[in-house]
Amino acid sequence: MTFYQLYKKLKPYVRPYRWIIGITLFFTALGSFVGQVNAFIMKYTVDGISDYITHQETVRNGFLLLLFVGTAFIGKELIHVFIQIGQKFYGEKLRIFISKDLAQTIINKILTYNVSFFTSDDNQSGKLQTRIDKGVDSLTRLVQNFFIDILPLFATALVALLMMFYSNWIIGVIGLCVIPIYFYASTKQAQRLKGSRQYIKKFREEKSHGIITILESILVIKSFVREDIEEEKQLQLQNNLTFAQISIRKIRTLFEASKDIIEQLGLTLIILITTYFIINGQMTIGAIMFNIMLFNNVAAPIRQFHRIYGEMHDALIYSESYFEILEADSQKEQSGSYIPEKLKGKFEIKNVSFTYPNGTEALKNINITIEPQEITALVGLSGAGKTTIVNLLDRFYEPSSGQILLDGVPLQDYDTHFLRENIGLVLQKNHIFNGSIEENIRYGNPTAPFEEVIDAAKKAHIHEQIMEMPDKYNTKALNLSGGQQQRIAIARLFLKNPPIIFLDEPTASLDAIATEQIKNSIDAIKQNRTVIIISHSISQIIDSDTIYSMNKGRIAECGSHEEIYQMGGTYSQIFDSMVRSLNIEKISQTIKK
Ligand SMILES: Nc1ncnc2c1ncn2[C@@H]1O[C@H](COP(=O)(O)OP(=O)(O)OP(=O)(O)O)[C@@H](O)[C@H]1O
Repeated sequence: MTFYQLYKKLKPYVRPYRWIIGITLFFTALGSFVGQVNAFIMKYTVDGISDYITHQETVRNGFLLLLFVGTAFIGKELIHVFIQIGQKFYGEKLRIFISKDLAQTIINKILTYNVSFFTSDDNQSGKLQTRIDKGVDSLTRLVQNFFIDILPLFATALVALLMMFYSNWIIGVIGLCVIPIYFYASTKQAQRLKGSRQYIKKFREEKSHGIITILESILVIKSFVREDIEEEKQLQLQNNLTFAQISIRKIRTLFEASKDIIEQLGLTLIILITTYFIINGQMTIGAIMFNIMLFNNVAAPIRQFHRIYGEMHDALIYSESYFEILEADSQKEQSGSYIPEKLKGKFEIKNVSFTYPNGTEALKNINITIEPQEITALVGLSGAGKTTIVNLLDRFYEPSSGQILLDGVPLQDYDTHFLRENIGLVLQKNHIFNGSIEENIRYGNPTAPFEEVIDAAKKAHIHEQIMEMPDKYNTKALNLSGGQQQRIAIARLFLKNPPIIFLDEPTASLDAIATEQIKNSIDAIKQNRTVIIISHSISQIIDSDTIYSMNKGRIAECGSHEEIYQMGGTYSQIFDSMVRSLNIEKISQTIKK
C-alpha cells in the first residue's frame, strides 16, 4: 500500500471530524509564525546589546532593553503554550474519536465473516488480536501525529525557510539544500528498516499467540510438567524479536550519525556565510543568532523525519493488515433472503462433499435425510465427520459440492440469521461468557423476562444449585464447574426455544447423575422438534428414530437401532465395543444383588 492509498482509506474516518481538523489547522498556522518569534527577539537582543556597548548607552536604556526582551519572551511563551494546548487537545480528541471508529468498524466487520476466517492458521486468536490492536493503534497514532507533530513541525520549517530567504537568498539556499540531502538519507534509512520492521511485526504476532496458547493450556503444561518446553518456545520467539530490534537499532545509529554530520555542515556554512556578511557590513551582528535559530527551525522536522517516516511506515505495515481484515469481503457470510412463515425442519443432504480450507477432506458424497420432528442420531468413530455435518447444516461452512435442502428449499436461499434463530446448538464444551449466570442464560433470548430465565434453568436442572449459591443468578458463570456450565448452556437453549436442535455430545463432560438429569431435560426439549444428536453414549442414541453411522467421512449404514445393528457393519462394531466397555455382565450382577 502506498501513502496515497492509505490517505484515501483513512479519509472516510477523518471526514466526520472536519471541524476538529479546522481548529487544529488554525492552531498550526498560528504556531508556525509564533515559532519564529524567538529568532527575531534574539536578533533584536544581540543587536541591542551590541549598540549598547558601541554607543555606551545609559543604564536606563539597558534596563529598558532587558524589560522589552523579557516581556517579549514571556509573552511569546504564553502564546506558544496556549497554541500547544489547543493543538494537543484537539489532536488527542481527533485520535480518540478515530480510534473509536476504527476499532468499532473492524469488530462490526469481522462479526459478519465466515467461521472459516476465524479458524484459518493466519487468524489464530493472538495473531488476529495483535493485527487489529496494532492496526488501530498505528493508524490513530498516524492521524494524531500528523496534526500535532508532523504538520506543525513542517509548517514552522516552511515559514522559517521563507524567512531565511527574506534575510538573505544565499542563506535561504543553504537551508533549502539541506532538506533534499536529509530527505534522501531518511528515505534510505526507512527503506533499510522496512524489512526488519516487517519481521518484528511477524514475531510480535507469534509472541502474542504464544502467550495466549500458554494461558489457554496452563493446566496441560503443568500436569505434564512441560514448563521448560514452553519457556524454550517463548525464548526462541523472544530471541528472534530481539535480533530484529537490535538490527533496527544498528541501522538507526548509523544513519542518525550521518544525518548529524549533514546538519552540522549546514550549520557551519550558515555561520561562516553570516559572519562574512557581518564583516562586510551587509548584516548586523544579531543576524548570526537569527540565522542559526531559523536554520534550527528548518532542521527540526527533518531531524525527526526518519522517526516520522518510520512511524508512517509502521502505520503502513500494520494498517495494511488492518485493511486486509476490514476488506476481506470474500470472507463475508453469504445470506439468502428466504424467510418462511414456519419451519417444518426437514433437512435433505444430497451428494455433499466437504473439504476444510486447510485441505482436510471431511465429508465424501454424503446423503442424509433428517425428518422433521424426529430424532436423528449420528454415530461414528472420532474424526468420522459428524460435527462437520452440523457445521454445514448451521451454515458455518458451505459444502464443496452437492446440495442441502431445508423443507425443500436450498439452505443457501435462507436468510442466515433467520436460519440460526431457528436452530439451537449444544456442544460438548459450550462457551460461557464473562458475566453472571443470568446474563449467560439470557443470551438465548435477551428480551426474555426473568421468570422465563428461571423456568429455563429449572428445565435444565440447574435452578436449585443456582439458588444455593451466595449470589444466586448474579454468580459469575465462569466460576461454575464444567457440568454446571453445560446445564447453563442447555438452559440457554430452552430459553431460545428453537424448532430445530443440534446436540453435539451434550453430556460428554457431565457426571452420571447430571447426565441422567440432562438426558431427561433433553428428552423434554426433543418433543415436537427436529433433533440431530451426536453422541458416543448408547443411552443417548438408542431410541432415536433414525441412526446414521459414519466412517471416514462417508455414511456406512442407516436405519433404526434394531435395523442398523442387524446389518453387522460399523454401527454394530461400535455398539458392541460400547457394551463391552460398560461391563454389562458385572453391572447386571450388581443390580441383581
Ligand atoms: N476447523 C477445521 N479445520 C480443518 N479440519 C477440520 C476442522 N474441524 C474438523 N476437521 C477435520 O475434519 C475431520 C472430521 O472432523 P469432525 O469434527 O467432523 O469429526 P467428528 O466425527 O465430529 O469427530 P469427534 O467424534 O471426535 O468429534 C477430521 O479429520 C478433523 O480433523
